[in-house]
Amino acid sequence: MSDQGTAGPEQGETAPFLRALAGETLPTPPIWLMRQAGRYLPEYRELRARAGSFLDLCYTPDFATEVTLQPIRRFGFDAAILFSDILVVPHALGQDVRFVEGEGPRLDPVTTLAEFDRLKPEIDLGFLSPVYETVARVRAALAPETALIGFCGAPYTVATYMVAGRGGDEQAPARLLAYREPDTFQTLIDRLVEASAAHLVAQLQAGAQAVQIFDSWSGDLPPAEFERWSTRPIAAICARVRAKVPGARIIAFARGAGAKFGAFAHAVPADGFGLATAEDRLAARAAAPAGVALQGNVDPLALMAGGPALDAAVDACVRDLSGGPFILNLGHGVRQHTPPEHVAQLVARARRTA
Ligand SMILES: Cc1c2[nH]c(c1CCC(=O)O)Cc1[nH]c(c(CCC(=O)O)c1C)Cc1[nH]c(c(CCC(=O)O)c1C)Cc1[nH]c(c(C)c1CCC(=O)O)C2
Repeated sequence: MSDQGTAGPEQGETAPFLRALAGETLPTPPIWLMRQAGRYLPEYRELRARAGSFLDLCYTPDFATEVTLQPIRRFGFDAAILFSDILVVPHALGQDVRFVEGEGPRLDPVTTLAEFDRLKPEIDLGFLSPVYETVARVRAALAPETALIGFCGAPYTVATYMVAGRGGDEQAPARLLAYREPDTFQTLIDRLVEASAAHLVAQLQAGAQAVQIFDSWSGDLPPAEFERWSTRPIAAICARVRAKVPGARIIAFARGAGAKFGAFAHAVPADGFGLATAEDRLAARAAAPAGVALQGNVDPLALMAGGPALDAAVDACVRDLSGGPFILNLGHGVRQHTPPEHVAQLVARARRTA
């Protein structure tokens, strides 16, 4: 890409996505979308039908590599995201995890210290070796200007699934446990900090060039609980990852942080922060530390709608955020019934030269 940023590239990074994460303000935003691979793509549905279960897809490098690359071929995004799931971490801690067709994830709930102690004390990275193999294969298949993102769920969000055994219900089982037995919940969170950091380090060592930490459910927590169960554990993961991989690029996405975003962005030493759909972009920029990249936040439903509403949503996002380091994304994942042509429209609109 011949675009000149306002600050010189750091560490010789040439991929626009990595330049934005390094703090450059680029004239055209790099683009990737949460859930850019998946059921809205016919080529995914075709492969998924052959692969068997969703987890078989995640743990078979041939399949997972192909699915990761599908949206890159179709849309030419600036970054690929590893095809996997946040729930492979509890799986690799020995918890039973399955995905029920049309319903979502199901786990055997763990709610007591005795049950936690029946899990493995540390994450079994050997169990996840097909995931790291996928990372290496995807990196080898990508052009240098296309970055590869690894990820994990934040401890709080993963804990909500581990404790409830499923999603939904405002994460009430985990929140009740955190109020009734904070020491027990802290033990679980601390284990997830170690396991998640080890999983991110393994992805970075296998070829991922940045990682995103997804905290999908912490936005509902009151400020003090948000600080304890979201901000502090995510900051601890950043420190552990950087101790092993100096200079590791990290994006933190606390979905729905709202008024808590400023404190979060100052306490978490990430390079970039994801903004959810409802966030006020200008307020977020004002609240964030200078020089961090902001990533977001086109409404996934504007993407589903397409047409002039989508163009307007893209234009507003670019207008609000392109004065600083910025990565164009959605405010949450691509919805299942999104027409693929609308994704092509988003990319063309964001890249058009004025
Ligand atoms: C909470 C959460 C999960 N998984 C994830 C989160 C955090 C982000 C968010 O809030 O959406 C993250 C995730 N899940 C998946 C990815 C792959 C990379 C990507 O394209 O973004 C990523 C980054 C694939 C997936 N993860 C899942 C699918 C659908 C699987 C299928 O049936 O083919 C995909 C493509 C399944 C999944 N996985 C999870 C749920 C609740 C579900 C069921 C809901 C659904 O089916 O959409 C847990």
